[in-house]
Amino acid sequence: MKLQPQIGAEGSAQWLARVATHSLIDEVRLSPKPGLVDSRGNGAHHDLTLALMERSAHSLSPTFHALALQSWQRPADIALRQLVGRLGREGEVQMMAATGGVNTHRGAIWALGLLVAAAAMHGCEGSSSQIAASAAKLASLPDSSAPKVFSKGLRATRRYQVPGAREEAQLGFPHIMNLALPQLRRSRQNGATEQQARLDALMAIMTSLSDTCVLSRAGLEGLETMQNGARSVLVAGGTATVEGRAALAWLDKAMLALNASPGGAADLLAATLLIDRIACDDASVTPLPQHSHF
Ligand SMILES: CC(C)(COP(=O)(O)OP(=O)(O)OC[C@H]1O[C@@H](n2cnc3c(N)ncnc32)[C@H](O)[C@@H]1O)[C@@H](O)C(=O)NCCC(=O)NCCS
Ligand SMILES: Nc1ncnc2c1ncn2[C@@H]1O[C@H](COP(=O)(O)OP(=O)(O)OP(=O)(O)O)[C@@H](O)[C@H]1O
Repeated sequence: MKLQPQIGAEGSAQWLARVATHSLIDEVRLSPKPGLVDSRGNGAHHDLTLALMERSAHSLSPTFHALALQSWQRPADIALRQLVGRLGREGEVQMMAATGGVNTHRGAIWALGLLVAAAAMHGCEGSSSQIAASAAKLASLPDSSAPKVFSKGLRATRRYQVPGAREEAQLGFPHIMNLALPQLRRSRQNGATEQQARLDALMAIMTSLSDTCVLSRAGLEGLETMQNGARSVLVAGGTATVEGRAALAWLDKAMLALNASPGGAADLLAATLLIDRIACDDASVTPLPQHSHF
């Protein structure tokens, strides 16, 4: 059972914002992640550091708070979609101001922003399926004020004819709901440490995501290396096993050699940790944030 007290719109918005920020920080600190920024270093990134990612995560708390407050017990309609879109874009501006113009969390604002809004729509009493379904509904509604930018992600989805961040949300986050969340809970149940369970959940996402970050930097070769390598880790028994950890170390080297970084998978892991903590699922084991310095 989740440990959130009944505290109304404002208290719940504060709680959701804290948990969302915390999930981003847990994601970035989790190590060893192939190609990504983690506690060991910058992975395949030249413009990202752990400190920058953490600063960025903290800068997003007011955005998550506003998203939750404005979405509190509201239905998914065009008015809410446009409001959520505006708040998300303002969040991107906050992020860019905090990082000096570096894109640290664009995909994460999208995924976690929608999920925070959806959790608030359900008054913080929704199951993971209900939260994902409402986030999907919001993501599927048109946002007439969205600027027509041709992003790197969009270019990759067109070039390789694959779904990207938008479609993942519109489909109800299948990589979270069908792969990462079940894997996270299964690995915990099987006795993995929390770190190992989170790494296994990341691997589960990486086995099948068409991550446009990887495609943009390393093409189909990068994507296949990521998917096959992640599968090898799980087939070996996951990161709780010596063989699984060896497969992960191989994948880390292979991703670095290709300059590939699964940023989309990292976003979805952070979103998985968020849902695990905020959803009213019987199966959920939802430790509240442990870090005392927040
Ligand atoms: C939808 C977004 C992510 C833009 O996506 P797009 O594919 O055009 O571009 P971009 O390359 O800038 O970002 C994609 C990011 O998504 C992540 N990602 C990549 N692949 C995937 C995938 N298959 N699934 C999920 N996330 C992915 C990565 O972090 C990547 O950096 C978003 O920035 C956006 O348009 N927001 C509008 C504001 C809004 O409506 N917000 C509402 C919620 S707060
Ligand atoms: N731990 C992490 N390490 C790296 N990226 C992450 C991490 N967690 C999430 N991400 C996501 O990955 C994306 C950054 O990827 P990438 O660097 O490929 O984007 P970019 O700035 O658009 O591209 P480039 O750096 O190639 O110009 C961010 O949008 C962010 O959401």
